[in-house]
Amino acid sequence: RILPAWGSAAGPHCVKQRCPLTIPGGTRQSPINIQWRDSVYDPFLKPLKISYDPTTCLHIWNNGYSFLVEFDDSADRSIIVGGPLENQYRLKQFHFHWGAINEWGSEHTVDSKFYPAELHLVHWNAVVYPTFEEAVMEGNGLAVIGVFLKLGAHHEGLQMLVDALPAIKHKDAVIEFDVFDPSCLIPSCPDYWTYAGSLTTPPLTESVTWIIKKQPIEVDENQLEAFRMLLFTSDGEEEKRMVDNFRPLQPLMNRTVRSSFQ
Ligand SMILES: NS(=O)(=O)c1cc(F)ccc1F
Ligand SMILES: [Zn+2]
Repeated sequence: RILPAWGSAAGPHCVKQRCPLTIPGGTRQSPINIQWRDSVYDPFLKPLKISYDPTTCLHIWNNGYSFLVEFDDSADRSIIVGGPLENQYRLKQFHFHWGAINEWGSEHTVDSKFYPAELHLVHWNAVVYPTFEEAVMEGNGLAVIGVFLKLGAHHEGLQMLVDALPAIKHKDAVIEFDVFDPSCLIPSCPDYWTYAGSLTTPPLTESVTWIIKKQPIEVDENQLEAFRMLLFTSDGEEEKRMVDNFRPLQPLMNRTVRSSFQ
């Protein structure tokens, strides 16, 4: 399976390799700052319905940019529907973005405030498109749920992922991950913002309906530190800690962010 190359977001490694900071003619790039008072309440937005089957979990791996947990998306077993979406979308993977310190790390900001990390649950429109790779190229191809992580209490569900991280320290390391229900990482509050955007790493395609949860989840310092122990680099290469793997904010252009709440 060829996944769209993550490439790299702007970061220290950009010195060595070309990194597209913006794509020419991009009108709906991500991430963006969500200015709470400029978001528009849309009473027609439905509640988001999330039904994940924990046994569709396959493996957890370090792809040299983040760590991701991938799911069996060969059938409609882990799906989301409702919210701003016209079709149901299949869960393919989830991953995180984080900073070297707690002052920054998220990709989206709320009223220009960064969170220390952000979770992305990536889904694709298998009703309309035959493969994920094709959906990545289409305006309504993907739906990504964004969840902010803030420093606070220990997160039991996250700890299962954290315990697996030492085994995937290096780029391309992978371990089997049998059963995991990612809904334990999604806050109970139903409120979200939604807007039309893009992937935040290459190919940066403008194919994502973003659904950003208003309420963050709490994780503790040790759990954030565990993310920062991962490496961008492969075994045997000079070690580069995996931190600051977030893309810079992009212009809002002619977009409105809608809210599901007043
Ligand atoms: N950070 S992201 O959720 O926009 C994203 C998801 C993918 F599946 C591939 C590339 C991406 F950048
Ligand atoms: Zn992401």
